[in-house]
Amino acid sequence: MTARTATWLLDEMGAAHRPEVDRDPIRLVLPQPLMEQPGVESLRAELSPGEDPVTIDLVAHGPHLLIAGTTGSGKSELLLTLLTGLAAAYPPTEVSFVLMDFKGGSSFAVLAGLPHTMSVETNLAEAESLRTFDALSAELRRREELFLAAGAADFRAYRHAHPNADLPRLVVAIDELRVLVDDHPQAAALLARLAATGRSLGFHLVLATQRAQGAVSPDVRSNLGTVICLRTATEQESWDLLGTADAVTIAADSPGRAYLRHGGGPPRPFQAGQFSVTTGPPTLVRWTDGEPDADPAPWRDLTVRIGAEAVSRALPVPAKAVTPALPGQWTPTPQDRSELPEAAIVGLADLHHERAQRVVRWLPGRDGPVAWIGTTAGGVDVAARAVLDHLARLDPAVPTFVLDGNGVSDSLGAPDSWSVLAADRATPQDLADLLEQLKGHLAGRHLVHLVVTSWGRWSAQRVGTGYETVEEHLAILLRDHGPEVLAAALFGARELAGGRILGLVPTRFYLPAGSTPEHRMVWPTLQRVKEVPGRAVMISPDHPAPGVAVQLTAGAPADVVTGPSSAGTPRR
Ligand SMILES: Nc1ncnc2c1ncn2[C@@H]1O[C@H](COP(=O)(O)OP(=O)(O)OP(=O)(O)O)[C@@H](O)[C@H]1O
Repeated sequence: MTARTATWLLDEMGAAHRPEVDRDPIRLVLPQPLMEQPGVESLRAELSPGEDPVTIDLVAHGPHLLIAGTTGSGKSELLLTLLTGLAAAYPPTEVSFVLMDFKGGSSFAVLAGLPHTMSVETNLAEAESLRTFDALSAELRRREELFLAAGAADFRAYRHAHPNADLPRLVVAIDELRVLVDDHPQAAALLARLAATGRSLGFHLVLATQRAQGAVSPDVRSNLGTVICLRTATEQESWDLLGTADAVTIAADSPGRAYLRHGGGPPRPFQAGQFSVTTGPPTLVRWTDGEPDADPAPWRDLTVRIGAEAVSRALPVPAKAVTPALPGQWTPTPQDRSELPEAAIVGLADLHHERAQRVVRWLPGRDGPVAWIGTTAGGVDVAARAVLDHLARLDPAVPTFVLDGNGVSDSLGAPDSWSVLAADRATPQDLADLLEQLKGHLAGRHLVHLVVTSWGRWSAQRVGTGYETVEEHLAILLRDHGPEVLAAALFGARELAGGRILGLVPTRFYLPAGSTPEHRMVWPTLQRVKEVPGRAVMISPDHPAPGVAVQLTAGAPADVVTGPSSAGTPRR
């Protein structure tokens, strides 16, 4: 909400009260030089300028901070002021941010450009937020193991012994803790762990909430070093946080007016300053009623300035503890394609436990059979088309057999050497002939490609005059022939997910978008991913259930050679 909207709303409610205002802003130049402070012993940011400035040090007064206040009291601004102040004072190797916005807005997006920002998640959907928490858990374990192996008691000891280590203090900022706690009860345990181990592992939680009661668990509360209480809606909330009723008496038209309390000490009143960019250097100005002359929230200008300084000084940026979420659409780069041209590029895997995203490839002749399970809406046909497209660009001498259940290969211009059967025209005898041919090649120990699309249209079909079905025939072929001779790619929905053949297909991609709960009944228990076309969960011998999220390749341009393996090139 802008100050103008807030004032309008108050006017409408008849509650507006316009105090006398001092229109002279008090300006403070950002820490100069920028980003030169060491962060091992302190993590300090100024919140209010003046002769007796109000600062917060997340090390001395932390390790964690709670910012509470009713709607419009200035929490989000204060969060941005604090984080920008930290970024201006410390280089990214000393402090990094993981920013999560559960408010349904995008307040943190303006900090995305800071070199300190490892991850900024706004409007978090369930899958993404849990993914971020998974990555934080992994980082927590990694730090525990690192310190144990180095014989260091805690973050301080480790950083003193390794002053140049790629290990910043990590500030995890959460805007609207209550939504997180209400919507993701699973996250509570990790929050409690982060809160308890933060001091020793170099994690700092900065939590903002409209109402602390019920949102801040006793575990978290007992580890909070400092509370900043803006205007509260009730006297009880103020008593709860400050031990006094002061915060409920703050005027509704004084956003940024707050009380700071360290531990059990007395609350100290202050007015949070706001950064402002005028023609001069970035400055911090005290809030005055009404719209300031300069841009009231020049976050982008400030982040650009800090970012540009980091680039010009070539400041190192630490490895990301939380890698960015997978894109909603992904196409490989020419470099991805050139790395192993015989392999089809299946997609980009999110290995956030390893702090990496990797290209997933499938190399016919090396990799075992693969299944893609999902509906057209989920992207299964696009995946089939990409594999067929790839095979069409490989050596045409490799015998290729396609049981095309839904015409995916029609527009492909399949090489003449391919044997393609369409489900609506194929007779049992056609099937018998094709399988006979295929078996002949396998008997000669030649590599053969086999692609089946719309598995459900084939699986129960009879072959020749016998009673055996396509599924039974193919299951025997897969059982008796290794990947060096039989490269099989199967695409289907429910029948494939529940088919017996799946026991012979160790690598599978499950595409949840567009699939019904009924479809998923036979799926293994998989991690939840965002349900967008092309988003899949891969399970394989290296990545058993709940699997790994993958964004499948979005179609293959006709002019490049593409190719698939479940191991790949680290990207980040
Ligand atoms: N320190 C400050 N000085 C002046 N104005 C401020 C200050 N902090 C916030 N404001 C103004 O008050 C309004 C509300 O601020 P903010 O969005 O940070 O509130 P909030 O507590 O996060 O509200 P909500 O919980 O409803 O999102 C904004 O328009 C902002 O410009």
